[in-house]
Amino acid sequence: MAAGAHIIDGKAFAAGLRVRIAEAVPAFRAATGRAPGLAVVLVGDDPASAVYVGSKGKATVAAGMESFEHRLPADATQEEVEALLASLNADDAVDGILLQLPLPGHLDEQRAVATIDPDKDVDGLTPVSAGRLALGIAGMVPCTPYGCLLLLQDRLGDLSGKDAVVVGRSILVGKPMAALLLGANCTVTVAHSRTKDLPALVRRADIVVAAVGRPEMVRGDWIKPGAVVIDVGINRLPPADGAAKGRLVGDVAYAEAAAVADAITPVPGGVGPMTIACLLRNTLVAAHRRAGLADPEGF
Ligand SMILES: Nc1nc(=O)c2c([nH]1)NC[C@@H]1CN(c3ccc(C(=O)N[C@@H](CCC(=O)O)C(=O)O)cc3)C=[N+]21
Repeated sequence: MAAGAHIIDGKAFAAGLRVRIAEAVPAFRAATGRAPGLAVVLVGDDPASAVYVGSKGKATVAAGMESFEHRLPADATQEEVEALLASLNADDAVDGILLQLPLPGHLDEQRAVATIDPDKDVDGLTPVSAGRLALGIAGMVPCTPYGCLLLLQDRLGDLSGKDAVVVGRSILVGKPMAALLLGANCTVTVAHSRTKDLPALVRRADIVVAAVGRPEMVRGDWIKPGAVVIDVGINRLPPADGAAKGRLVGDVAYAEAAAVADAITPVPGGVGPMTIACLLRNTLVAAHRRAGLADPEGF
């Protein structure tokens, strides 16, 4: 078992971040006469998505911001989704727009996301946001990778020269994570399903970010002693006999990896809570930029 890896408490870090965000809201209100506003759009009635949307709404209100929730039926058309996004683009009370993914299968996700005003793109998913991130221009950075970067910098300080391996190349996490680590002067390798000898590759890494969505895929003997491991996966295992729900596990075999790593994020209580805190951070930043104010300090 864990020989004593430091357990990175994402829940506590996120709570601290949320307090600092809430403390910055009154100055924004004083300057503009309104609260920062976040609109979340949910298409369909996937229960897990409904839970996330609910917790985002609560966190938004707790930070002193305005929350707008929009639900469309599962059979909504592309035109209906895009018309709603267009109305939110035009609404001055809305600083941030989050289109909950995945969308029902008949809808074109990329085309819908691309209609979001990049200045309100608090998820950092529009082509313009991705381009800005790739070019190193100030823009909106996807919440989950940004949260991972904050946790890494908190543990390691300056990341310059570190060897980082990102396992997974998704639009939501892997690709933007690689761009952020590169921006922080890491030597970055992005591994994926076609990567040759993944265990050997991961063994070279000072920083491992696992974001593949496969329960406990990254094993303890892949981890270099002293590495920092960030587990982005949130996978629910099938229920054990008699249980209603299965256990939540990450993409990393936690106990094995904790026995060799310097530090590791748990699931739950690691990266997940950072995602929501960073969404509020992005909303606060978007609100300042839209109001012509300087970026809030210290985020
Ligand atoms: N456009 C878009 N942006 C997203 O950021 C986005 C999305 N769509 N679709 C769904 C996923 C999922 N997601 C999570 C956020 C927080 C936790 C979280 O806080 N989890 C807790 C609790 C987990 C539990 O108990 O279920 C934890 O890891 O400790 C989980 C999952 C954001 N997503």
